[in-house]
Amino acid sequence: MLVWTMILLGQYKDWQTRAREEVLQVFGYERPDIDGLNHLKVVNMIFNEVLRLYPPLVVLRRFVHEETKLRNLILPAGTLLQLNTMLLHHDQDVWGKDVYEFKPERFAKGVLKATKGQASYLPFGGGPPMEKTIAVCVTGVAAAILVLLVWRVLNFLWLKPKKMEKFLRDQGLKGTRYRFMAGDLKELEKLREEARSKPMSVTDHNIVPRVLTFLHKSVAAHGKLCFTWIGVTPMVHISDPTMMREVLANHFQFQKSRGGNPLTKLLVRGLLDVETDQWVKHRKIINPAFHVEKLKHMVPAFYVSCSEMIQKWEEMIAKETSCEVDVWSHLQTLTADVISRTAFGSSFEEGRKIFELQSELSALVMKAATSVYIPGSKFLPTKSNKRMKEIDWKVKVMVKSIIDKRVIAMKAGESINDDLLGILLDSNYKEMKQQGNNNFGLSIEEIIVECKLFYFAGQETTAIMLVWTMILLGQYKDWQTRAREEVLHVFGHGRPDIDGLNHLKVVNMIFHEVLRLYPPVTLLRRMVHEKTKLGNIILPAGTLLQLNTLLLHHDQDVWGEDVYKFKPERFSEGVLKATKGQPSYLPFGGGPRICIGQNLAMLEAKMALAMILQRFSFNLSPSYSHAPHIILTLKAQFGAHLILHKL
Ligand code: HEM
Repeated sequence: MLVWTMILLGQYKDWQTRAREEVLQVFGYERPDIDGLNHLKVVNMIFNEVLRLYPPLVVLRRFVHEETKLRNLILPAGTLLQLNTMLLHHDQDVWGKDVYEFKPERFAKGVLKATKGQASYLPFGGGPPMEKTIAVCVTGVAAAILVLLVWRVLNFLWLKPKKMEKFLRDQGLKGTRYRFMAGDLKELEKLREEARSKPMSVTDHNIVPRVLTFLHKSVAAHGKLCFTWIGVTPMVHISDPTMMREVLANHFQFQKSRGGNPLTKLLVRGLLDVETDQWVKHRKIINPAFHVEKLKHMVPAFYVSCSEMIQKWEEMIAKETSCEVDVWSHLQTLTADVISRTAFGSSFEEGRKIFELQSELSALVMKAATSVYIPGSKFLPTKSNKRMKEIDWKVKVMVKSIIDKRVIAMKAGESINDDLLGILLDSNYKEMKQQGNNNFGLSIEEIIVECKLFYFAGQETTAIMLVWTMILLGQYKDWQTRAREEVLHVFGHGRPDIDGLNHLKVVNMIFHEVLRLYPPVTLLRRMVHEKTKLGNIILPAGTLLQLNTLLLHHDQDVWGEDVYKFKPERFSEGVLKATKGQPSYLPFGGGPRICIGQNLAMLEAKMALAMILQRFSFNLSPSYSHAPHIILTLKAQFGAHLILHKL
């Protein structure tokens, strides 16, 4: 009944309008109550007409058990009678020539008048009065459900967004006009597609217009502090360092954004996703695994993984003095390998398999996440859904088997391994012991989730940082030479060690400048769950905040006129001097939820670059096409084609 009503009202907009007018007149925007519902005349007429044209039950059946007289007919025992409600409702002789027209007005004076007292309208059957009562109740409940449903949908899709828009505008905030249901998503997608079709000049680092075209346009039109729409949700853009600091510092108030495709939960869980007290607990237990002291035990693993990559490059060059390589896939393998070794130590072969499965899962989830999500569709037994669940389960089993072996070894008194998992298990055990309660620690399930997260959060981001570094050094050969001179000065052709890596000043400056111009994570999102004050503005509950790291890193007012130039020297006296003490450099986020793996990533990247510089010089290949683009992180759309020369 409801579905036909919505279909018909979707077609007969005049009746939809009349019904809405009545509803708004009776309830305004308040919650409908029973008294009001019982007085909805137009809505009632509409339902009656819907039930006439599209009665949910089209026939009624009765059985004759013994010979029975019906008017002039004698029906033998065993006859089945079919009362054709639908035929009756569509009978021209009964309803007139306009029988097939949708005309709720025929019920303007009630059912009795419309049927001229005949029993020609039987959507709820007929007979003893009891059934009539039920029928009346059912219509009432259906009316209530429909009105509530319509009101909720209307509120969700239109009234609430418009109310929020007004609230923001009244405070002087500018932004795009709310567009029904999709907000700015359609335009955003259109502009993104257009931008993706045009590569940039290699020397051009003003990438915002290409990678964040819609945001760039919005900021130009409405200012740096403005709002746009992700569907029905207003998104306030923040690019001011002080405001960003305020948001990042208050992680209880400004929480990670939720919603979207629930399948992303298969990838983003654990520390990156938990909130409030849960986050405090997780972070406290995981922190020791990333402690600077512990990192030195991971340096040998970095070395082995880098050596493998370099060996491959050397084999590729063997016959020539140089060769062209798209280094992107190699760097991805490198960083995956590093996580496998640093997370699982001796079990890194299993770790590798886990990574392969995780990256297949990641591709499937990304595909699902970028298409429109239909609620409940994750339960459908599609090929992709089945594979995602299968991988999720397989990875869980594999990580659990590694953990089980470790736990047994720990209980047998064996020394803990210095890999992330070993330190994590140890830290978890200490926490439980200290609190005297197993509930204070992480469960095995939670530890599995954290191990999986290391791949998601740490692999691609570090590979991206390295790929942009190689692209930029392939272009700025003077900086490549300076970096190599420093590396050779510190290590010669020997094996890089942690002390030396921590003293590479030029390499450090280069990484900072790469992360400024091409931060792998270009934006951070937070959600406001209740009315919240930020600076001078009050944000209504349900507002999304987007902290635009890339915009901040490319802000002329902050970095000066040479903002788009690759100038590592701006970091020669450290980040604090370069930013003049402002929180205007946030490649790893900020506040308490700052990236837990930043030291690991920096050390790993330094090892990789030092070893590359010791053995090769490189420049951009003519086939390199400069096309940064964002798919979650800031990638090189067509890869990173470089010419490697053996030194
Ligand atoms: C260049 C490499 C990396 C970059 C640019 C990067 C960037 C970031 C950023 C911007 C955040 C903050 C997200 C937010 O506030 O919403 C973050 C958080 C995080 N990162 Fe990284 N990351 C990198 C490497 C790593 C590595 C190697 C790991 C682990 C192996 C890692 C694990 C995490 C985790 C677990 C969080 C969540 C921290 C929390 O919420 O407490 N990251 N990262």
